[in-house]
Amino acid sequence: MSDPADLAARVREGDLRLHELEEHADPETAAAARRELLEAETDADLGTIGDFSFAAEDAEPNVENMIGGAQLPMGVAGPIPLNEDGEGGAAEGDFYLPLATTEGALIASVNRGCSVIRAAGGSDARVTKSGMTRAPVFRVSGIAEAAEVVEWVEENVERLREKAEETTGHGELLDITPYVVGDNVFLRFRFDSKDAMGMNMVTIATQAACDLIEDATTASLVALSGNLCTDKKPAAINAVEGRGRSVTADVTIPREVVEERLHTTPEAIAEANTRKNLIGSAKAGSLGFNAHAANTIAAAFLATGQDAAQVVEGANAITTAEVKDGDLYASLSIASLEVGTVGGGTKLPTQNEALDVLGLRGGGDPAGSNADALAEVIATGALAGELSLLAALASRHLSSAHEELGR
Ligand SMILES: CC(C)(COP(=O)([O-])OP(=O)([O-])OC[C@H]1O[C@@H](n2cnc3c(N)ncnc32)[C@H](O)[C@@H]1OP(=O)([O-])[O-])[C@@H](O)C(=O)NCCC(=O)NCCSC(=O)C[C@@](C)(O)CC(=O)[O-]
Ligand SMILES: NC(=O)C1=CN([C@@H]2O[C@H](COP(=O)(O)OP(=O)(O)OC[C@H]3O[C@@H](n4cnc5c(N)ncnc54)[C@H](OP(=O)(O)O)[C@@H]3O)[C@@H](O)[C@H]2O)C=CC1
Repeated sequence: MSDPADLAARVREGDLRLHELEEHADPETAAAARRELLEAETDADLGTIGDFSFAAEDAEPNVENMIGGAQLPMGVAGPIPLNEDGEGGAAEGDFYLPLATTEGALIASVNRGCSVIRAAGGSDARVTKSGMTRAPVFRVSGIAEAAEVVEWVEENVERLREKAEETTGHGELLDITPYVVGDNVFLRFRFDSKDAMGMNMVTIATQAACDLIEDATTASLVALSGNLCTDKKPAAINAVEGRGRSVTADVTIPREVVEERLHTTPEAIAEANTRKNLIGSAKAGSLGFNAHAANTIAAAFLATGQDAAQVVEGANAITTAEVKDGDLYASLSIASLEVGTVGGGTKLPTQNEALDVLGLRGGGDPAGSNADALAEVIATGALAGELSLLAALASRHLSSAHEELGR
């Protein structure tokens, strides 16, 4: 009954469906049966995909139709000295940042940026705004009814808060922003999701609030996500209003450090930043006024179990670079960095270990402080990557670096 070959045969014969195997076998055996079936049908050898080191059972909340594990090389950049004045930041001290990537030269680049930040005496980072959003869309008969619904929502925020917060022990409703388009009412709910990235938490809480709105008004819910949230799509609303954490990291680097470690000058980095990240991005109609923040964000997301699709929002970031008193001041402001240290993929074993490297596994004290700290460390790692790539461009080392390390 629980032999992978027998199970695979039963799927082949139409007796079982591929996704029903866990009802007849433990998760390891079910995954082995799927591999057996796929290997027979596709001629692929799944020996490496099947050679994963965590318990299949641990991944049950994270994946369906499991066949094994995708393995990525993981490296580390740092240490990054952060917020050493000890005032106001959530992260404080030296942090090693685990990064999972397949892009040669990326970690070397971030690591070089970290070494520059160390030589400069450290950087500061702060979360300046926080809140995870979900924006349902309701159908109404027209603008008159839309105005009535919005008025009801504005007058009943407390009732809606009560309903929403009944579904969660941690989430807190911060505000509801209405948007009306013709006979559509969008309500952008924003929650403090503490240490969770919060998309499940906030979606469940918003559904409860929507039930009350439908009971009390004439509005009819069309979709719990009406795309004004905006999750996993490029969107100006996230770049302007923020989503998840809005976080900024900055550093002042002495001229001699720029010259010795980055082989260029503060002026050349500032010029490259203006012409490339600001003017080039403006001309391209980009939402990302940075060089490659998504590179560090994606690698940190994969290492620490964040939702990889939300790298889209992480790319809403502006890099600044200017010469101040002969030194280089540089900053990176990420408008919508969606991270958590509990829930989702953070519970998986390798991702847990990576969060342990940062000292940020699980819930913080106070709740939310671990996720704030993670946002600050990732932003600083991404700033390190910005500095190194801008320097490589300014000193014309980009292609040679990738010739040496990236192939
Ligand atoms: C490759 C470097 C760092 C060499 O830079 P370098 O200055 O010649 O290196 P170095 O050997 O003198 O070492 C300096 C520091 O770099 C680090 N470092 C150096 N090598 C390693 C290594 N193997 N492993 C780990 N760390 C390394 C390390 O911190 C070291 O300090 P130390 O610890 O020795 O005191 C530099 O040329 C560089 O950063 N280039 C830029 C590469 C880059 O940023 N690539 C990112 C991807 S590009 C992309 O995907 C986006 C793009 C470009 O399309 C976006 C856009 O449109 O702009
Ligand atoms: N549903 C959707 O529309 C979407 C879902 N996702 C997926 O959602 C998942 C992430 O959702 P998310 O809600 O973050 O995670 P989970 O669904 O895993 O829920 C995390 C839960 O952890 C509990 N918790 C314990 N300690 C804390 C703490 N210190 N701070 C905050 N919460 C704590 C909370 O329970 P309690 O609420 O009971 O207090 C919280 O709801 C990812 O897997 C992602 O891929 C992504 C995009 C959209």
